[in-house]
Amino acid sequence: MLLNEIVDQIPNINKCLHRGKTLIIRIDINSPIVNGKIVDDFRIRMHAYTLRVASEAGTKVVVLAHQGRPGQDDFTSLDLHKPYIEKYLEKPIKFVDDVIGPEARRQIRELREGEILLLENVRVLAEEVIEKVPEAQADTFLVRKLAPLADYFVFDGFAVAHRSQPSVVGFPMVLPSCAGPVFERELRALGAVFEKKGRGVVLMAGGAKIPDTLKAVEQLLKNGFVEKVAVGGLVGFVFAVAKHGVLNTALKQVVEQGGYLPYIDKAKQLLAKYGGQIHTPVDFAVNQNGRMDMDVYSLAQSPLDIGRLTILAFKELVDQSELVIFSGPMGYIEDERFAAGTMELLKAAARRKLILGGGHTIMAAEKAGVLDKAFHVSTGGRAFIQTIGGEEMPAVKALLTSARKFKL
Ligand SMILES: Nc1ncnc2c1ncn2[C@@H]1O[C@H](COP(=O)(O)OP(=O)(O)OP(=O)(O)O)[C@@H](O)[C@H]1O
Ligand SMILES: O=C(O)[C@H](O)COP(=O)(O)O
Repeated sequence: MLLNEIVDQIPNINKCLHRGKTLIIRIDINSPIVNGKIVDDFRIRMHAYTLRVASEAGTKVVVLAHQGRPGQDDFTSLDLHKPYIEKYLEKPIKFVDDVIGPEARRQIRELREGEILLLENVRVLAEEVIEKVPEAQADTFLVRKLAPLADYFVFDGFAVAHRSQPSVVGFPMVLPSCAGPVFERELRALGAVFEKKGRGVVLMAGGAKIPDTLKAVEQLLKNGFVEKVAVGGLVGFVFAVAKHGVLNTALKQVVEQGGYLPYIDKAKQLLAKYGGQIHTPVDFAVNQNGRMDMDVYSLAQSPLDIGRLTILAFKELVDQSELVIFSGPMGYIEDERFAAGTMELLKAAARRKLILGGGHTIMAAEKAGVLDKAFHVSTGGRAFIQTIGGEEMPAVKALLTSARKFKL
């Protein structure tokens, strides 16, 4: 079934907007945090619209979201996100440093029409990071404590749609549920990729999420959803080694220590099957007292960007295409000397119909001044890659089950 047809089967948010009713809305405002500060608020900006729509309809809005993962530096309180939400909403919201305890439940019960209550980072609950089937997630503390206080569940967090976690798939089992506008827009826009049946579609696949990207490349080629794939970033490095082999001991060490071997085997299989469609870098940039380009045969260290010849070749591919999917930077963009591949290709891609996704990719696109030229900017990272790879998202499945059960 095409994505558009799937979305049509899930109730739109309007079906959940009834004055005085209580809504639990799951959004994804997981943001990059450096030195305790949010450095990119793109996701918050996107979801503020959803909260505004719900509030203006006179519903009582309970917001569920996460930030980081337990144990990681960016695992913080959502207190940090509150002022950003307020900035984009242009009105104050409430925050409670509790998710399912008596204080959170009291504040939910006392909500008035139009009020928005942001609950604490849902991942403070140990059960939230355990993935299970929706029926099991409906039996978690989170769902058992909060669902009785709500009338509807709205799922809007496209970026977390690939997780079978309680806050994503548990509520749709027990509450009539709707798709939020961010989630709906994502599915419809990404559906446009599949409708072209591959004609004129090129995937620029870079970044560091190697296994996910290999899977997406395979799915897109297998299903004929893309005509060509150009690989850069660490993904491009893996493909280049798969194609040309390890030519010196220094590189052998990089490959072994980086844990790249299983990915190289997978990349070899893909090249054997779809070699003509996968374009790999012919040169790379490395750091040798500054940026230095070298051909793939001379490479003896981990590359930090694609080289000049590769940039030119990839640009040509982009120029010949109709639709470009850009997922993951072509190099180590945190260092300006190695951002050229990403910047130049993003600028070229913005002259075509461009779909892009991933936190780093979005930041790069913003820097290149092309973010507003894109046809669609996805809020998803892994969810974006998996969706364009044709994988069924747990959130989608749970919402479809809910739609059949509650017939909103
Ligand atoms: N050749 C390279 N060497 C080192 N790091 C690289 C290289 N190419 C890309 N990266 C790094 O990969 C990271 C981005 O990859 P990722 O796959 O996570 O992108 P994204 O999907 O846009 O972002 P996110 O996962 O944050 O949503 C960046 O930190 C970038 O510097
Ligand atoms: O940033 C993301 O991709 C989403 O917020 C999901 O985060 P996770 O990978 O920690 O589940």
